[in-house]
Amino acid sequence: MALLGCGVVGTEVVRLLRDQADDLAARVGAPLELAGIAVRRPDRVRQGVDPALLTTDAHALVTRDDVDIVIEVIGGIEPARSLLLEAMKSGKSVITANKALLAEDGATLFAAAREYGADLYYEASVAGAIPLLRPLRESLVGDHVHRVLGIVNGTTNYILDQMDTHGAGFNEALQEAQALGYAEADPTADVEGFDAAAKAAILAQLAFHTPVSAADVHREGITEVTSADVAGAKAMDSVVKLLAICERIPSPDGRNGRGVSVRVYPAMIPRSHPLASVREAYNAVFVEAESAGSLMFYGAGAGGAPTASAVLGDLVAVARNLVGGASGPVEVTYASLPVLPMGETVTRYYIQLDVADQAGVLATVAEEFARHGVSIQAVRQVGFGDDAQLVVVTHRAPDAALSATVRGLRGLDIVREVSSVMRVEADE
Ligand SMILES: NC(=O)C1=CN([C@@H]2O[C@H](COP(=O)(O)OP(=O)(O)OC[C@H]3O[C@@H](n4cnc5c(N)ncnc54)[C@H](O)[C@@H]3O)[C@@H](O)[C@H]2O)C=CC1
Ligand SMILES: N[C@@H](CC=O)C(=O)O
Ligand code: NA
Repeated sequence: MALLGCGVVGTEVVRLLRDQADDLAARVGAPLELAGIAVRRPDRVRQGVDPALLTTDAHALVTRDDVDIVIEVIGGIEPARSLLLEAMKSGKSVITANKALLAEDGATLFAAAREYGADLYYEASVAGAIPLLRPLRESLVGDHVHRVLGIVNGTTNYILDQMDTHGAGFNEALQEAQALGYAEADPTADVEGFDAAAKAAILAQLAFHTPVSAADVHREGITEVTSADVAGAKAMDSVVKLLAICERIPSPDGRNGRGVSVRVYPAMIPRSHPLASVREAYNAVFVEAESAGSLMFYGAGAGGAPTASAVLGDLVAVARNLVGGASGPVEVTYASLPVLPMGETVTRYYIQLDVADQAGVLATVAEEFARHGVSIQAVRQVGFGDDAQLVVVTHRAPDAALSATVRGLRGLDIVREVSSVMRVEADE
């Protein structure tokens, strides 16, 4: 087999291949031999990596006759995509941890896998070590999934957790997450929600048998989350988490639904909800299916060794397929449900307003909500005089109506500032 990339994940893959060689061979029924490792800088000293295996010519490596499985842990779109396509065209099975590529152009990879009869496995791409894609691709493929909801980015969960529990600053917490090997090469992918959006696209596609790419996903990251948001959540006995939500939106008459909603944003969830206790870089995902009910998947979502565990699981699976003359599951997107715009998605908002503490303020604010057909669930005033703040939590309403309400509030004379706006999830 060939390994492409020897960074945080690749180094751990090499270590596990070496340390568990005998067990892996026994489980597969044949030895797993590493024929070469494609790297960018072959002169760099890599502990425990045989320098003789290193090459900078990844293209030559993926088509070599003594390679029948290619593991891609380079990341990014190119050259990862070309290398995987070349490998499949040459009859190799492929394994990748590359969610960015799968979400941007998974259709091309899946088409190549079908055309060349190649296995394409990618368990590590979503929620690191947690077995989640195999359950969706295989165990739950006979069920009807309604919703997939959870925390799928370790870096942002680490940052939000540090802000919540230690009052840590954003940048300091991000640097720690980078040092621990959780962050993407460009951490913007994590903090702006691109990584979680890519994972949401992969999950939605598998759950709903519908083509979903990264561009279809409504995405908001955590860079706009302020200490006021975190404090506001605390006051509500809630916590802020970056959530990925993939939902089948029911239609009155069709079992298949009107479409799907796929979205990523920071949201307030009650501290009593199981997702609130997901700390540090851990991930947790709920899958709600018609017959299975609610299933929860929890574990290490990032880091070299946990991610390598998922890669090795895929490796044993494809190697067993090769030994037994079998092949893995193919992706089917027969349902072709539309991905609905965010404005049509029904959510709830928490809104904090700095207001003038005077007669009639509450009525004016309430009128703005009513004008957009948004019903208020709870309202309370915090402070008085110049420090007066109103905290409003809405009932469920279309996101378009909720955001129009916020725009309207910003235009009111008696509202000095809309100091916090956050969606509320998982509390009904
Ligand atoms: N680190 C983590 O916790 C997780 C990472 N992943 C995914 O795994 C993949 C790898 O991630 P990391 O190991 O963290 O990244 P990394 O940046 O530590 O490693 C990537 C390695 O690929 C090398 N590389 C880049 N271009 C190359 C080329 N053309 N030929 C050969 N080598 C090349 C880089 O020099 C680097 O050493 C990414 O797709 C990432 O999204 C997935 C789940 C978790
Ligand atoms: N950068 C990602 C790594 C795993 O996918 C994360 O923080 O979750
Ligand atoms: Na996984």
